[in-house]
Amino acid sequence: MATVQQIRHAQRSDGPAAVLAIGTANPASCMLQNDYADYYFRVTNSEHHADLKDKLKRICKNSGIERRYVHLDEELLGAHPDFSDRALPTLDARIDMASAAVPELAASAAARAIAEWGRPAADVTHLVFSTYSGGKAPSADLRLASLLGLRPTVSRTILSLNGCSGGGRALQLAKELAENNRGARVLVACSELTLIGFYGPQEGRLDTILGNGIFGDGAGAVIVGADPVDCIERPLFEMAFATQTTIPETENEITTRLMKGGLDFHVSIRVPKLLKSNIERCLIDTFKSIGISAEWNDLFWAIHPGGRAILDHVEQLLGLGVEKLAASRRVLREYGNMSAATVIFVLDELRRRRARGEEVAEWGVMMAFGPGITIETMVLHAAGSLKEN
Ligand SMILES: CC(C)(COP(=O)(O)OP(=O)(O)OC[C@H]1O[C@@H](n2cnc3c(N)ncnc32)[C@H](O)[C@@H]1OP(=O)(O)O)[C@@H](O)C(=O)NCCC(=O)NCCSC(=O)CC(=O)O
Repeated sequence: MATVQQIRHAQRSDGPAAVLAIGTANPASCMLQNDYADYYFRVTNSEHHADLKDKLKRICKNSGIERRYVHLDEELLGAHPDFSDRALPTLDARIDMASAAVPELAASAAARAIAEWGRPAADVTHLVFSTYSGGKAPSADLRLASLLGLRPTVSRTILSLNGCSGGGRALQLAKELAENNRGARVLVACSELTLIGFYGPQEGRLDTILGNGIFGDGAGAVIVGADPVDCIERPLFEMAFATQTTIPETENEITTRLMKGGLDFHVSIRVPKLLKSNIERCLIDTFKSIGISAEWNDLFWAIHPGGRAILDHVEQLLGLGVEKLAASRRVLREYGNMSAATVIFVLDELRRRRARGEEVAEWGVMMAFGPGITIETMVLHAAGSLKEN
């Protein structure tokens, strides 16, 4: 008869969890940031709010964003003009739309990750799904499992309303699952659609202006597993260590709430400075826990590009060379802030840079920020066998 200790030991993987494949997807409709303020005030019939339009123009101009992709384009909004007025009861219609579109976008990203992984979708044992764009059960994770043909025994977890830290949290959970269930292959999917909280402008609601100026739609998917199968699976990033930190007394700084008119969203103007005051302590504590003293410029960085000011603050605080946040800045420029999905795009960008022969450090850090204020940190090791896809 086996002992509990033996059973437990047999369940553990030998090696660390690793990112084995990455896929991303965006809706087809592209919005150019230079044109966005004119577009937004026109489609929401809000030209009379000239001061707010000027503010959005200022935000767009300095956002570090060139384009974003959206599911709720002009044609779809034309069929739902009530979405522009946050006072109208549109939550049901938004949830119906998101319930179909969120898992479909996730499926596009996941299909790419699975194709790169090289094994059948039926070999996925666990699914961790993060989205802020849902509001019903069964959730987008079940629909995604069905779209991909995952096995009925796949073990599903949905993270709802984790906001921009959801990608970091999902990847940390995937690491724990892979390392504690020998042979597990975890599909992480983050799919975010702004349609759940798209409104026209309103005096006194500057969050709406900021949100419309920086957020975009996208999905990212990652396959995570330990002990890669020879000749089939090739690790991209080994997941060495992960932590979660909450900045004390900041629970009102980033908030979301489902209301009758959609998702109400608040990001205080203090967020970049609060992150600046807390990130280095968090990094020092993380590296101390694993007994490594790191020089920040010797690492690669996958920082959630929540906004241009956040990247500027992190770069300045840590004294990072200008190339260190290039992957985060490129993702911000090409897609905007896609909440939880964004760090997956940054990892994808980093591995592409490395595959192109650009220098990427051996060790690195992924950080994502969200309501709490929560900071998700993961120490990564860039595995040797990178391939171009
Ligand atoms: C938006 C910016 C690109 C604008 O850059 P600028 O160089 O122009 O700087 P700025 O700070 O002077 O801002 C320009 C105008 O925007 C206004 N503004 C800035 N931040 C604001 C906020 N949070 N709420 C309302 N208004 C805001 C300023 O008051 C100013 O108005 P005026 O021009 O009238 O003086 C930058 O401020 C930025 O990157 N901010 C960080 C955004 C952020 O917090 N992202 C995290 C999202 S939450 C997230 O990622 C996690 C999650 O959702 O879970």
